[in-house]
Amino acid sequence: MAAPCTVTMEMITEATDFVRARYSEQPEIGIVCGSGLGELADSVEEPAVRIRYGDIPHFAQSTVHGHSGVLVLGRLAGRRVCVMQGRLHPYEGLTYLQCSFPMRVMAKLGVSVVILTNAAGSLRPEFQPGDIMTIRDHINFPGFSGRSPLQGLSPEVFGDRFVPMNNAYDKKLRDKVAAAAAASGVSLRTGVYAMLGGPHFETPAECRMLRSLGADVVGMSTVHETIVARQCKVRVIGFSIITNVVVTDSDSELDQTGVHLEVLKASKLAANRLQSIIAHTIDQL
Ligand SMILES: O=P(O)(O)O[C@@H]1C[C@H](O)[C@@H](CO)O1
Ligand code: HPA
Repeated sequence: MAAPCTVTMEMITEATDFVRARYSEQPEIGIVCGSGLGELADSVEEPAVRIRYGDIPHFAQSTVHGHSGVLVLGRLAGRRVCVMQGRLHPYEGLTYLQCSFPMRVMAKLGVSVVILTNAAGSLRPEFQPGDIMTIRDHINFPGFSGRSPLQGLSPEVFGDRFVPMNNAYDKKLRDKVAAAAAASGVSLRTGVYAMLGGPHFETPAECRMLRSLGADVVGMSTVHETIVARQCKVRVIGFSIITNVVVTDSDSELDQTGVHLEVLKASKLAANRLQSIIAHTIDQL
C-alpha cells in the first residue's frame, strides 16, 4: 500500500471498526512494547485477540527486529488492554502520521491511559543496563527541525492544534508508578528522554551535547506517540529500559557493530521487572 500523506477521521474509524469487529470489549489501557519488550504482550490473559498490523486498514507493518507488529487485546492484571507488540519508527521510512496512527486508533477504541515503553542508551554513568527509568519529560529533537505528528491536521477534526506539552508524562501517574515499583520491590530511575531520528546511533560528541542539554537517556521513538496521545486527551506513562551506556569518548575504538542485539538482550532481561511494575500500576489506575 502506498504511504498515505495524511490521516483522516475516516481512516481512523475504518481501523477502529476492524479491531472492534474482532474484540468487542472496550480497552481501558494501551501499552506499546519497545525493542525486545514484546513479551509483555504474551502475558495478556485469555481471551486474547491477536491482529497483525498489516491486516488492519491503514496500519503500517513493523520492520524492525524485536518488534513483531501484532496488536494484542485482552486482560492484564484484570484490566482490558490493547497492546502494541512492537512499534513503528520514523526511521523505517514511515511518516510521523503513520507512526502515531495506532495512538489515534487506541484513543478511539476508548483507551484513557497509554504506557509507552522503549529501549534507550544511558547518558549518565550511574544509569546502567537493566535499569528501568520512568520518563519525567522529553526533548524532541525531530521537532526542532519542524517534524510533528500533528502537522497538517485540521484542528476542527482532530482537536487542539496547540497541544500543551508540560506534564506530558502525567505527574499523578508517575507517583502511582513510583508506588507500584516500591510495592513490587523494583528500583526505578527517573529522567529525561531525548528522541533522535536514528537509525544510526549517536556520535560521542552528540552524546556529550545531549547530556549537557539535560537529557538522561537517548532513543529513537516514543515522543511522537506521546504528542498524539496528549492531543487525544489520553494520559501517558513512559518507561525506558536502559540497554547500553553510550560512548562519550571521541577517541574510543570500541566496536559498536552489535549494539542493537545488545539492546534486545538487555531489554529482555528487564522485561519481567517492568511487567511487575506495570501490573502493579494498572491495579491502581
Ligand atoms: O522502539 P524502541 O525505542 O524501544 O527502539 C530502540 C530505538 C531503536 O529502534 C532500537 C535501537 O536498538 O531500539
Ligand atoms: N541510542 C539511540 N537509541 C537507542 C540506544 C542508543 O544508545 N539504545 C537503545 N536505543
